[in-house]
Amino acid sequence: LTNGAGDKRWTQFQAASSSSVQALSCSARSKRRWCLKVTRQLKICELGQDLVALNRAMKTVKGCTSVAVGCLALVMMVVLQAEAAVVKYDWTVDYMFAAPDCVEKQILAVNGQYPSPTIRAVEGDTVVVRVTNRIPSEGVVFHWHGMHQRGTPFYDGAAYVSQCPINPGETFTYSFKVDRAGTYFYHGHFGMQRSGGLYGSLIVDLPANKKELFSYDGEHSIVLNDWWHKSIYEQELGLNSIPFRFVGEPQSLLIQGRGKYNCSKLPETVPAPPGCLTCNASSPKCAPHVIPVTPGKTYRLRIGSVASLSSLNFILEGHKMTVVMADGRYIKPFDVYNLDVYSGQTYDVLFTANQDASKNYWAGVNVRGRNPNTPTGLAVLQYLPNSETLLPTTPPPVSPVWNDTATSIAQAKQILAKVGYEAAPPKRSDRTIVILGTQNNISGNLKWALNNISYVHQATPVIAALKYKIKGVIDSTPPPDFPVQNYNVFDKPTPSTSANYGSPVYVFKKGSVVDVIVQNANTLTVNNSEIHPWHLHGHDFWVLGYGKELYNPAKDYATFNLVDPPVRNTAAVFPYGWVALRFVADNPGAWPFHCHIEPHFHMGMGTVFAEGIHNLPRLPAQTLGCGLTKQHL
Ligand SMILES: O=C1O[C@H]([C@@H](O)CO)C(O)=C1O
Repeated sequence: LTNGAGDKRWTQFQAASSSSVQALSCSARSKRRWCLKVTRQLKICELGQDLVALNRAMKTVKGCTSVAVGCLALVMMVVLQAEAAVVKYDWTVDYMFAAPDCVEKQILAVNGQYPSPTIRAVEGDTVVVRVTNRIPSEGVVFHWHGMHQRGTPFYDGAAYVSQCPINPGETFTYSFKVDRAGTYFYHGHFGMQRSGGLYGSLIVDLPANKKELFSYDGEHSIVLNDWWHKSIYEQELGLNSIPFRFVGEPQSLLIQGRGKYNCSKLPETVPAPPGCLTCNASSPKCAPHVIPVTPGKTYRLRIGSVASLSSLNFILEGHKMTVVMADGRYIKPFDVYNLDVYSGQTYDVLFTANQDASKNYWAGVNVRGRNPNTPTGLAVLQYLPNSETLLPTTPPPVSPVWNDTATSIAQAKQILAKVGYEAAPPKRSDRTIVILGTQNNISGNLKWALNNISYVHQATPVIAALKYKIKGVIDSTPPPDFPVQNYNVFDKPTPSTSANYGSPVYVFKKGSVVDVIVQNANTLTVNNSEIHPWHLHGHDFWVLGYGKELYNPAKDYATFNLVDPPVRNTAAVFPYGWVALRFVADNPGAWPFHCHIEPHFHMGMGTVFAEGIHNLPRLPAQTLGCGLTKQHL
């Protein structure tokens, strides 16, 4: 709320709340206790931008007599008025020098900030983001990850699927409804702009008349990321080159945009990057992100991962975390000491600051699923009033060993919907597609393919090609619903498999129930299969089950969880295995379904789902202009 430039609600709220506190008449002795409490709670609101604190403040006020009830009504009025408001942001995107892990490089930034500014709104609000592209020679788009864009699929922000990239010098206005309270993020969705620095939190609060299912005293929000010193442009070029040059393991892991590169790891022959001069703890540039807590209090920690490559594992040293939400949906709470977070996912966890209050603790993040070559990313859990510079003397937290897949699968299977709060899936589907993801060599280029098609973007956005029936953009033959039969997922495929480039679209009957089984396999490297987090735009899906080998409908279909599967927008498929997803194709638009590992989508690991395109109104002119869309402006 406080971030909303031009948003009058915060000022209104502040005015109303301070007058109500005054009206409580702190001079009346009997009310003094309440007054103090209310004042304190409202302070939290001011500091923490936290509507929940406001809710609690109001509950406290309820205990008062008529004066207080009057005040409560006043605050309520303002808050209710504030519902379904328009929350506006004005952004300028440009390059910037920054040293997130103490080593300076060129990054992409919104309004000179890294990570980009937090968007905060109330369920039902309309968020309006006016983006001006000041990057001298590069288009840009923003994807609002987890937002469904019902009625506004052209503002989903996927380059060449839902819109033309915003050209240098142009201004584009996104406008969409935030339909569900929870923890989300947004990011650039063109090339590797997310990895280049374009991402930030998107937090949707419950309206004042809805109560959160769990209680807590304060909240913090962090986004996790992996970080390279090589520019994203050089990384992209490497991926497209013959011979192939992979991006490799990241140099650092970042928590809320902060990390610390281990300069001492540089080989003697490699000159230290200039930033390494500042690579010591006393440099403010190298200060880790700090999560302040008051001993004894319980916190809601909002965690998201926008990692480019790495699957991550998050630890709050010595603190149990109770996981209560996944991707903005309620789950059956469960306790963990370390939490796997795949790129594209968010979690809300509760923890209590119940450890020895004389110390601070590490928040740590490690790589899972790939043989890591990156030190633990660290932030400081600061027990107030200890100084934030009081670094823990304990070693960085240790996660399960990277290739302990069984532990990851077990944790994924623990995530179940909170019954009664999330709808159960339809009992059966109208259509099943099985998508086999393979690594392939196509004319000497290393690529990923789905049922033998490696996705390439065309210059005309898919949504426009479908809406205006523009020929020559999407593949004229629909992509196959099934891979070749009995594919041996454990075999190293010969480099000359029959994969090819394409721009396929799976078109679904509007309102139909679709099962998607994503099948993993061995890569082109012997005895290697990787984790891929699969993300669907425009919908959440039920995660019906996981398997460890080739999907066999005769045996596996019967094992699907139709009682309490979690509802999510991103789910991991584990090495050699499959993941089964069910969704209702009821949101007119064209929606990418892709691996959230940025280099993998870049290498073709994605496709497009579409439904109900004829239900769409004319596409806004600002989303068009590229490729063959000019005549439809
Ligand atoms: O897409 C990828 O390519 C490399 C490797 O498979 C080939 O170099 C890797 O680890 C990926 O995730």
